[in-house]
Order: sequence, then structure tokens, then C-alpha cells
Amino acid sequence: MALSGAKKDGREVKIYEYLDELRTDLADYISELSEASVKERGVFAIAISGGSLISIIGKLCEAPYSKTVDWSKWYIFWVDERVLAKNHADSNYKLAKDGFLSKVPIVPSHVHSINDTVSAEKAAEDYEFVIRQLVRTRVINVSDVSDCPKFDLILLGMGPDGHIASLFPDHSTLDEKDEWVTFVTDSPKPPPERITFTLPVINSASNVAVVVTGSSKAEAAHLAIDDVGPDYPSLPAKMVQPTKGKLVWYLDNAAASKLDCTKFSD
Ligand SMILES: O=C(O)[C@H](O)[C@@H](O)[C@H](O)[C@H](O)COP(=O)(O)O
Repeated sequence: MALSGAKKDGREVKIYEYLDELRTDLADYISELSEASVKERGVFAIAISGGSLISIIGKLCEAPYSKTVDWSKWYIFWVDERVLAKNHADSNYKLAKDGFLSKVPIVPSHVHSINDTVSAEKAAEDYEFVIRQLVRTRVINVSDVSDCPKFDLILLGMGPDGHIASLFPDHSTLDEKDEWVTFVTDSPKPPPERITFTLPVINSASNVAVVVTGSSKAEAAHLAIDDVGPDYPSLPAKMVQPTKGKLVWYLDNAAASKLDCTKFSD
């Protein structure tokens, strides 16, 4: 059973004792969003991150989701990617392909991975170009507030330092307002070269879910979720504030161990 707290500003925080409960609830949530999006606009545009998130959403490859989700309508994107060959052990594409995409009938041409044959800067530029084409054809919706792409769902993990996607604390990419996709060549988490969606794109999504497990992330989760004042202006996870979309945090007990649950109002 999740201890769920709806906070004042519309964020939802869900905390689970058992990882399998979290995986099931998240899979339910994703399949509900997929169904609603397919009903409303015929497609589901979802952007995923790397890391432990992939094994968590691997639940979607199991029954009933494997049979009930309309996989033919899914379009897959990466919120961030390491600039490596697609068959490299550290590639987010490879991680997702091996752990998820190869196990469900997603149309191969709907899987939009980065150009892995060019520099980080060019890969970011190319990826933004691809996204612009798909916004034009409305595979991806567009935000009426920011003119940014409006993904149906963006799935994020979070690092112990509070990074999300490949947006790291105190990094200049956090200030990027014009580009949809940018690049880093000095990522503190290896490998150093990455591309990443910018905050305006993340915050334009219809739905954002941040999935965090493990005690190493408890402090960052506390700083991002609890109202700790203006002392941590550059914590990327705290900057995830969808303009009109819905934000849900999925945490296990260990990651939630420093949260001030008394502030939650159901
Ligand atoms: O490619 C990456 O490195 C990411 O997309 C990154 O943002 C990741 O989601 C977090 O670092 C959490 O990773 P873990 O869940 O594995 O700790």
C-alpha cells in the first residue's frame, strides 16, 4: 500500500514499502496515461531516462500490460542519452532495448534514439531536429504556453546529487531557455558526453514521473520535495515543476526516509 500525499502545489508523492508495489503502481499509471492519450490523440509520446528506471518499468513487459497496452501507438524518446555507440554497455538505448523495448511490440520506426555517429553537440542538434519534425506532424503535442514539445509522459530518475536527465547541479545547462535539447561534455557522472532535454521541455510535459529508490537519494529527495527554503536554488530535481502538467514522485521507503511526511495533505 502506498502512503500517498498530495501537496499544496499539485505534486503527488507516493511512497512504497515494497519495490514490486511501486513497479506495479507505476506500470498501472503508465498504461492509464497511454490509454487516455491514444483515445484523445491517437498516439502516446513517452520520453525515458536511463539508470534503474528501466528495470522498474520492465514490469510493463509482463501480463496484463504486455497484452493490454496499445504498443503500436507508442513513440519512444530519450530524455537524456550518453553519446556512445548504441551497442555500448553504457548506452541508455541499449539498456532500454535489452530491458524493455525488445520485449514488447513497439514499432521499430517509432523508437527515436540519438545519432550515435557524431559529436555530443551535433547529436543534440540532430535530436532536436527530429523532435521538431514530429511536433510538426503532431506525433508530439505542442505546449500552448511555451511552444515547447509537450510529451505525454516524461519518466525521470534522480541521482544522489539531485540530478535528473543529464542536468547536473550548478551546471550552465540548467539555464538553457532556447534549445529543446542540449549537450554536456563534462558530466560528473560518467560517461562525460551526453545530450539532454532542457528544463523548459521537461516542464512542458503533460505528465512527469520521477522514480527514486535507495537511501543514497534520501537527502536529495528531501531537498527536492520538502519546502526547505531558497537555499538550494540549483538542485535540478527541485526545478522539475511542470507548468500545466502533473508531477508524481514514486519513492521507496529508503529514498523517502528523510521526507517530512507531516507536511503531506491527502
Ligand atoms: O543516463 C543517466 O545517467 C540518467 O538518465 C540519469 O539521470 C539517471 O536517471 C539518474 O542518474 C538515476 O540513475 P539511477 O536510478 O541508476 O541511480
